Parts: sequence; structure tokens; C-alpha cells
Amino acid sequence: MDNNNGKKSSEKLIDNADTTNSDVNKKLLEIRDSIDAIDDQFLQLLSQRAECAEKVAQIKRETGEVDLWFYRPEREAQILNRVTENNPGPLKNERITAIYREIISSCLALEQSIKVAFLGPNGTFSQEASKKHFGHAVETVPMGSIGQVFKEVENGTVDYGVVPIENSTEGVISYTLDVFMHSPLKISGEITLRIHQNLMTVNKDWRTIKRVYSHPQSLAQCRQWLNDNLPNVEQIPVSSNTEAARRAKEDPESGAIAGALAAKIYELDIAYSNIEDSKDNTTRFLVIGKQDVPQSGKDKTTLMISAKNRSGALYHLLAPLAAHGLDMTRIESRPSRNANWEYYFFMDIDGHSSEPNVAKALEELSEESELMRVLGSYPKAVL
Ligand SMILES: O=C(O)C(=O)C[C@]1(C(=O)O)C=C[C@@H](O)C=C1
Repeated sequence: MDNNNGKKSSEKLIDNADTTNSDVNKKLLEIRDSIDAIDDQFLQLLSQRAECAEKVAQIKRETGEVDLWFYRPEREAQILNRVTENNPGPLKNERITAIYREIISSCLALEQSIKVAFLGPNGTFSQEASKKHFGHAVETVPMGSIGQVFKEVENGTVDYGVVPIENSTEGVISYTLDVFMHSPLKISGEITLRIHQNLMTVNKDWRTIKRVYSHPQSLAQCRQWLNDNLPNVEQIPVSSNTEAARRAKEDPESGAIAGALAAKIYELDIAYSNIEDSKDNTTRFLVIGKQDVPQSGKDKTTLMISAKNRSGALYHLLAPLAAHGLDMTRIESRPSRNANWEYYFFMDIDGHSSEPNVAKALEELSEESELMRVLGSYPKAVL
């Protein structure tokens, strides 16, 4: 493909290369020409895809289809599941899904601009999770607390929210569950994010730092590493990892534990990377909104239930699930705060509430419980 100078772009790049390498150059030229030709086709296809998204938007607008939701988590999950199943390689499924998420994100942006609130400030893992799920074409808006993320979505100042729900090392984030007790919002998706923690500092020798700042969750995720490598360093919990990075920037005798994004924002050097104790340290986030999400084919349902005050209460809650062959993948209990020793149970079950066996089990569960709310049926996280 010719560029402005009438030269192939690959030719231009190797103009000054050593002529003794002409064989290598020739081979490179050929491959780069193929890449250019593929990119041209790719660009045409991308534009065609974007035009399809515009047509979809027009139909949604004209017909008022399904409450006018432009963002369709079930459809996105189906696309991502399909491309990972059909991926011929050599690109890994993680890379394929990342690329497709960005394509869908850009197409969605043509349909409607979307705002997503997350637990701020900028640079937190919650922001990383929001970008991973919604792509970079959405606007992410930092909030001061998980409660505020809920509030902004409830008020409609943003379209969706992303809140952490559990970490594979540290367990459930009970605050998020507690906020659900008083919120009408629904869950429309989940995101899993591999969490890599890093020690960052302006100090030339990280072994001489005297203090380390981080969010309590992150300090806990690196407990062993800190004991082994910085046993006498004071650990100072702060409100976020980005705040930790900000302090480390100002205090050369200190370091921060945070994600790579925070290091970038505060221009800190990463002195030691991947210091999390568990090598598959993962945090799960929920996408919250006002939307009921149709079936994607690979779904889960989250319930909030309070048991009737009687013997074998939990047994009575579990029996309908067993009777309809449903898997319960998680259960958490939280004090109700209405009365002593009364609890709410948060349950995840496999399947979507519109599947007949799930619907039947939910009906029976509702009879067995004091109160039951379906917080959402939504697609399982894709990579
Ligand atoms: O299928 C739709 O409803 C679309 O709006 C298209 C599309 C896409 O780009 O594939 C875009 C946004 C939605 O969240 C899901 C899918």
C-alpha cells in the first residue's frame, strides 16, 4: 500500500538499514507487505462491523427494543465466548478477548456514550477492571467509596458501576454485600482481574526504605513477601493504592504497594514486581446497574435471602436447589443489622432465572425464606 511519499511504509522504515542485510530486508519487506494488506482488509471489516452496530442502534432507537439498553452484556459475553472457542491461535485467548472487548467498546460508543463509576481514585484496580470489561471507549468516573458508586448509579448520573466483591486471597468484601441490602440495583455482570502487586519507590535502593504505604487489602495480599523482604519496615494502611503511590512519590524514605497503573500515574519506578503471595491472586468485581440481563447461555444468578427463624433454616434454603439439580457456587452470610443473630445469605447459583429449573427452584426458595431478592442473572466472567 502506498503512503504519501509514494513509498511502501515498510520500505521507508528500513531505508537506512545496512545493505549487507539485504536478504533479511527483502524477507521483512515481504512479510510487512502482507501485514499491510491484512490491515487494509481488517480496517474495511472493522468499518463494516461499526456500521452494523450503528444499524443495531437505529433499530433499538426506533422500536424502543428491550427498554432501550444499548449495552448488552449477554450479547458481549456470547461474542467473547464464541471467539475464544474459535480462536485458531497463535494469539492467546486473553489477548483475543482484550482486542474484541476494545472493538465492541468502540462500536458501543457509536451507539451511546456510557459512564461507569468505580471505586477511585484513578489508577485503582477497580478502574483497571472497569477498563478491562467496558474497554477504553467508555468514560470511567472515580468515586470516593463503594456506597457512592451505588448512589451515582441509583441517581442516574452514571450508567453502571463497578465494585469489588471478593479476592481469592482475602475473601469477600463484606461492605459491598452490606450496601446491596439497601439498594435496588441489580447485577449485570462480573469481572475477574488478575491482581499483580508491585513495590514502587523513588528511592534508589528499595531495601533501605523505612515505611510502606498501601490499601489494607494489598498489604494483606503481600504479607509473606513483606515479612521475607522488608521485615522491619513500618506498614501504613491508606485509603487506596493510588494514595499510597502519591505518598511514596513525596517521601523518598518510603515505598508503595500498588498496581502498575498507579506507578505510571505518579511516575514511580517499580522496584520489585509481582510481590503478591498467591501467584493466582484474583479479584472479582460486579457490574451494577438497573438492567435485567437476558440469558447468554453461560450465566449465574445471585440471590439475597433471609431465612425464616426456625430449626434447620439453612437446610430448607438449600433443599430446593438440590431438588432441581442446581449448583450453588458460593454462599456468604451477613448480619441483617435489623435484629441480633438474624442473617442475610448471599448465594450464587449456576444458571439464569429464566431457565425453567432455576425459575422453579427460585419459586420454592422464596416460599422457604423470609425475604428473597434476585440481585441478578448475568453472564459468567469471560477470562
Ligand atoms: O448487538 C447489539 O445489541 C449491539 O449493540 C452491538 C454490540 C457489538 O458491538 O457487537 C455493541 C454493544 C453491545 O453491548 C453488544 C454488542
